[in-house]
Amino acid sequence: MYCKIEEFLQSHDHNLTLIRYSYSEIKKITHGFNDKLGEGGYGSVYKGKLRSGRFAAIKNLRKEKGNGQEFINEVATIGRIHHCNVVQLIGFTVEGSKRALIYELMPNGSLEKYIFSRQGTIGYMAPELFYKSIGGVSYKADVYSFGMLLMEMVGKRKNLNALADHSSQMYFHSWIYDQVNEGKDILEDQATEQEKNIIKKMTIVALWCIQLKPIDRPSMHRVVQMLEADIESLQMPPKPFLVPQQTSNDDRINMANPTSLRDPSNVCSVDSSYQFGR
Ligand SMILES: Nc1ncnc2c1ncn2[C@@H]1O[C@H](COP(=O)(O)OP(=O)(O)OP(=O)(O)O)[C@@H](O)[C@H]1O
Repeated sequence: MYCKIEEFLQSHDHNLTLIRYSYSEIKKITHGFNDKLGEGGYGSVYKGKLRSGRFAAIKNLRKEKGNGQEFINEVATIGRIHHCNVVQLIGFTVEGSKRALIYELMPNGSLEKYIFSRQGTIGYMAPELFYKSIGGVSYKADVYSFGMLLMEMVGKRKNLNALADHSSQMYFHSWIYDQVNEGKDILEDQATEQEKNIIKKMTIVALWCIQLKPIDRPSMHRVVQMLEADIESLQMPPKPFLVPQQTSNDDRINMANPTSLRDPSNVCSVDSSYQFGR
């Protein structure tokens, strides 16, 4: 695996502007991993200070986790993106089984902290990753995830007028669709018109993004256009057919109910060729 990572790094050396740190440097930068920021699916994240004085977040990848592919995916995707809205990957460490990724520090932590989600990312996974009958896996799976994230942001609005005792994701999406479709307010009265419009716009865009069939979801380019457009110019999507997540495969199939999903041959595992699109 070490060889596979080294091979990847060498073949991409020309288009990666990342700094390679030794593991002992990482230990110094993090003062012996003593300031933990959080824990993700691939390991713990620690605060550190680089020699330049810049603060960083160091993700110490768990040894037993994955086969190195997650490291390669992260470097190949985030490592190439330089955008103010995407956390910057500064560098990495690879020394045998010791692997770490060094990001710019987000001093306010993650969005998750603000929307109190307890679900890290399975809840955002597009249904075609589970059911091949829905459609091929493409960048539209990321559009779906983005839609779910928008929905989470809308759903965790403190002054949202949703019924507290029906807080399941499925119920919420159906409820919010009906509210918007019937021209009813989603937010309580004390919200300003501007706040109401922003939430309504995010909701309509999210409902487009979480359409069951990838082909019915907009491109990210279109998503940005919709978010920037006047609310009046946005059309309501068809009511999304929602596939429940966070449950066993059987529950998903029963609740979703289309005959094609009942056929076990239609249930697929995540396509490994999709991993770069994470
Ligand atoms: N660049 C960063 N700046 C500040 N805190 C961070 C940074 N990256 C991660 N964290 C903290 O570490 C936690 C874990 O992050 P990590 O990216 O490992 O996992 P995740 O995004 O929650 O899930 P996944 O493992 O599925 O990607 C975050 O919730 C956040 O609190």
